[in-house]
Amino acid sequence: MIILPEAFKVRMRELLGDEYDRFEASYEKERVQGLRFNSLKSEEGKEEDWEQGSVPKLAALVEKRLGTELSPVLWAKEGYYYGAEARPGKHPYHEAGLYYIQEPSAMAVVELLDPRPGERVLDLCAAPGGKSSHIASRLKGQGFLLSNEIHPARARILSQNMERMGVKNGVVTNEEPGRLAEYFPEFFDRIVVDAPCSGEGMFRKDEEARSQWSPDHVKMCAARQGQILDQAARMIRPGGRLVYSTCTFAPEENEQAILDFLERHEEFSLEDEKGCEKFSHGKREWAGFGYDEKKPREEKGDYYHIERTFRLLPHRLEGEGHFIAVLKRREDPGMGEPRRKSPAYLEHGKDREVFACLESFLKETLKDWKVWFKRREYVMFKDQLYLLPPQMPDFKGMRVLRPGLHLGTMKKNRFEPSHALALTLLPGEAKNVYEMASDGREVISYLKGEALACQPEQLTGAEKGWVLMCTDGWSLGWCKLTGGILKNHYPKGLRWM
Ligand SMILES: C[S@@+](CC[C@H](N)C(=O)[O-])C[C@H]1O[C@@H](n2cnc3c(N)ncnc32)[C@H](O)[C@@H]1O
Repeated sequence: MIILPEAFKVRMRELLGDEYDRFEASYEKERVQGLRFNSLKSEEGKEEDWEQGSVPKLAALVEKRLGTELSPVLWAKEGYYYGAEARPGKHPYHEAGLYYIQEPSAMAVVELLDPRPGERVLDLCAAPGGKSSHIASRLKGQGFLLSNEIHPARARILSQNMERMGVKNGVVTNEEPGRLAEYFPEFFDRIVVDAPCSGEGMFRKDEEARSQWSPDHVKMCAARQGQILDQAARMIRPGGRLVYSTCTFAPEENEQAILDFLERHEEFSLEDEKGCEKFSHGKREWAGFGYDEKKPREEKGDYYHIERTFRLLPHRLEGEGHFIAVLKRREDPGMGEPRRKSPAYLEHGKDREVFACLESFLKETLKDWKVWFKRREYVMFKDQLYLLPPQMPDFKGMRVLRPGLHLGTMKKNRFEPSHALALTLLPGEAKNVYEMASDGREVISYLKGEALACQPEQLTGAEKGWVLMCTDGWSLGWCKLTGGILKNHYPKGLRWM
């Protein structure tokens, strides 16, 4: 049984009135589980109608493989509920980045952000990467995604998840929002602030959120959210969209945080979005209604249309508690696009050895190798080679974990491809491919890091060199083939025990 903090219950009863009993009763139900398919793992993902075409087909396949029933999440095109008996995190499809396990309510955030291919998007509080991977899937490899996380260890997990999901045009940083704003003034078309919060919406599944909770913690979170939002406001371009979300019920962190922000930033207003019919609306009378203070600011709430914010309530839909506000910065000339310095790209004339190794690797491994080779945004960090999204400005001094797609390591006179590169490739893009059934033993051996005896009927391409290892048509990593043996290059840190 879940024991909710007493002060929380009293406040929720005050807020919800007649609905409170239904709200409390919802905690007696099992939590729902969700996963979201990744369009980057499909040829058709590059087309607009991916959501209508492939997702149900994929869902039917994954249902069979996981032995569970999947049912669609109403408010997220790629989202599905799965049964409590299933273990999607322990399936080879998970390692192939075919889906991301995500709480269903959390999927609403990027749905409302609505990023489009080619745009510049920032996920300011991004770890472990639920919203970022959703954004990447919508950008379809075009445009620029910056995923930032302030805590170093969490930033590393974020980076790993972005690799697993096969993101080509993503950058991962480990910065304070204020420092990031120095580099990216008025830069982004869309920003998501999925703010650190008191986590009341996660009480069902998160014991730590319940034990750490207190009215003072709510106050501290609200102050920090205001500071983060102010930095986000510096980075959005005029006319851009800023989505703020929390997984808490406290009005101080929700309606009130937005009302305070709108009072500080006249250039923003709340968008009049329809949302899903299962969503509730924020309440203007809750702006000002806190644990310590009860000074409802209804008039102001009215003025700023606080009712345009959304609340996802666990007794009204199949998901946990969430709050989402969709803000727009007014169109105005702003500062105009400043001239930005480019990063120090490698040069064909100067960095001959690197390009020679890269060329020989690309020719041997990828069908469309010239498209890769033609790109100019190559950067080296020590012996590591990266391909940057063209929109990435000079990042000298910034704490960057991943300045773009990690291509691999320069060894003496040769190039060794990275795991990240394998996960961005579809089998049709590689010259040498080895297919393994997702329900067979071989794929498990591969994920454990073992060498494999090459079965010729499963191999397409040359009998020597780098081979893209796939399961049911999705890439998992690399092997190097010589003398009929596939030498395993699945990263040590990711290997199955
Ligand atoms: C709700 S979580 C983000 C979840 C993530 N968006 C996802 O969908 O996977 C909030 C994140 O904000 C980070 N954070 C904490 N303090 C912060 C600060 N002062 N500025 C920016 N981010 C902060 C936390 O470390 C945490 O990873």
